[in-house]
Amino acid sequence: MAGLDDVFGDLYANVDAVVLFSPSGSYYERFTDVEDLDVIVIGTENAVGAETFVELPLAFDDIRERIRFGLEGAVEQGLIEDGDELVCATAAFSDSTSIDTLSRVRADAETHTGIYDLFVKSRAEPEVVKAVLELAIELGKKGQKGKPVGALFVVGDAGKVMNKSRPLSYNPFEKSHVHVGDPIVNVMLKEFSRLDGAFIISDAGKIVSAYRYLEPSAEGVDIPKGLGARHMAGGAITRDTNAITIVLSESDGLVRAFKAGELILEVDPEAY
Ligand SMILES: Nc1ncnc2c1ncn2[C@@H]1O[C@H](COP(=O)(O)OP(=O)(O)OP(=O)(O)O)[C@@H](O)[C@H]1O
Ligand SMILES: [Mn+2]
Repeated sequence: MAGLDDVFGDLYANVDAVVLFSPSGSYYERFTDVEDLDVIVIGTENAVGAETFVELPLAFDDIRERIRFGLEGAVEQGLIEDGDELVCATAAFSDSTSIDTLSRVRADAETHTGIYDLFVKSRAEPEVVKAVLELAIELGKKGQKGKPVGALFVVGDAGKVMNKSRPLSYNPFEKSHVHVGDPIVNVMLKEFSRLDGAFIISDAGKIVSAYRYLEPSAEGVDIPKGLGARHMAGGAITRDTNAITIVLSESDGLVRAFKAGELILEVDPEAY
């Protein structure tokens, strides 16, 4: 079957690096013996203890997104550069670590989505951003008692955010010291999400307040058509402060993230 190598061999001929998405240990081992080959592992965790690793904030069901966001992280970390030819190996038809698909991709530093910055270069700790994103996705999937709900989470730079907002009602988190990620908090947040306003969360993940009405200046902030005040306020507060926001839309069910006044990420909770 020399013929097939002639054809498919082009996929991996002369690549600058091989990029393995969430490989199993034994799969990864096979590459460590190949001479003169740069191997980069990308995944939600470094399960194989790879030397060169890029962390993904989410598993990304859509493989183009998985590859795009993963490579953006690799560019940001200086592991690859614009124009590098890469072969990306990932699992497209199995949700486990069994790799079944190769894609040849050229690294493109131009199409910078900012998702990597969202996690790694935000004021808030990456784990906090990740926990809030996961919470919003879960809330989007389940809704509140089966009905779709919306929610707005402002993460990081909490002091400044508090100065640019006002309470809509008493703050149930006033005297508490609870953090996102605590199981009890997730239950509380879900319960409170049917209430108006935004949640304010500190850099370290402390829930500072619920029921906040944000009052940023919204001049020049663009949000997708069809969305209203929640998204406008959610976008605008990230331009007035160093916070990021994660917004679950009650109307279209999508979870969006904003940073520096820009929409950075848009995911469908049903895909996770
Ligand atoms: N400035 C604000 N600060 C905090 N919360 C807000 C603000 N403006 C609106 N909200 C919240 O968003 C809710 C929905 O408002 P609206 O329908 O205008 O937003 P939207 O962007 O269309 O979001 P959705 O897609 O969820 O409907 C309001 O009921 C309120 O709880
Ligand atoms: Mn609306």
